[in-house]
Amino acid sequence: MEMDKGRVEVEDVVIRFGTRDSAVTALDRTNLVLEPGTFTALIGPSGCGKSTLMNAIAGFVQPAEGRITLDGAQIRGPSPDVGVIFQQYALFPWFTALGNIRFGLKQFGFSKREEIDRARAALDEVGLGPHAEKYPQQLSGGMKQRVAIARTFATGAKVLLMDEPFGALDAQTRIVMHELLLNVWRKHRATVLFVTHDVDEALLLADDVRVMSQAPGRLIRHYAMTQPRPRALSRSGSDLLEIREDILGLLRPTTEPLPEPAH
Ligand SMILES: Nc1ncnc2c1ncn2[C@@H]1O[C@H](COP(=O)(O)OP(=O)(O)OP(=O)(O)O)[C@@H](O)[C@H]1O
Repeated sequence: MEMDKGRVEVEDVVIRFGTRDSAVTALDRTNLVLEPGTFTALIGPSGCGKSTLMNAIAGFVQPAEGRITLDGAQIRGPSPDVGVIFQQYALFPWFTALGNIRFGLKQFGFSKREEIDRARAALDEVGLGPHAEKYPQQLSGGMKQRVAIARTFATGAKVLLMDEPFGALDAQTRIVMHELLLNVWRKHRATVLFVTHDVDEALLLADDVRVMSQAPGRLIRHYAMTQPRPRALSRSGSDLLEIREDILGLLRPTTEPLPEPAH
């Protein structure tokens, strides 16, 4: 993958749902740049518009105002350049793990041999080589998300959007998945946008942590994370705990006026 690809720009985007008379603003005027190969975590109260912003970058939802571009081209619909991973496992139950990844590769016109080789390599990369012939119902939640991650990277997506991908997993599996995701991301250098409710997860993973306000959401804070990975919240001398307190304060329901948008 080219290092300079996968730049997402969200320019003055407003998203509304409903009709003119009863329109709800799901996302207030938002500006955001995701630089190629960076890992951004998006955190905010429930219903603030995180999924809406992700769905717009995925091309599932069109902005009422503003525009979203990928490497300069406006996003007008779903594309293989942008992979999406949701909390609920979006695998086809009638395909094996290998079959699910092969299905994602169909659009590229590889020979059957090449398609299988690529799918196998992707499964090996997420440690699922021995489980290639299993069906989703035979896989654990963490394994299913590994298949979803492998599928996205196998297609060479430049951008990976993840909406609480590990939200349904137990704490131990999450830790394993964090390490796996960082390893695969480092290798492929896709641009990642990761929505989470979990402040600690954001702090452990991301280059940039963006905090959204309560609905209608807008970005109110940006933390550029320079701490080397792997990170630990408990490490002495780390300022992570301070940032954590700061974010938890922002997320606490409040009647105070909200801070001005940050870019
Ligand atoms: N398709 C839709 N039609 C109408 N309203 C919608 C639609 N999708 C989202 N909304 C509304 O837009 C707002 C933002 O929703 P969104 O799902 O983006 O929030 P969120 O921050 O992802 O929430 P959560 O953290 O609970 O998943 C909410 O008020 C929601 O009800």
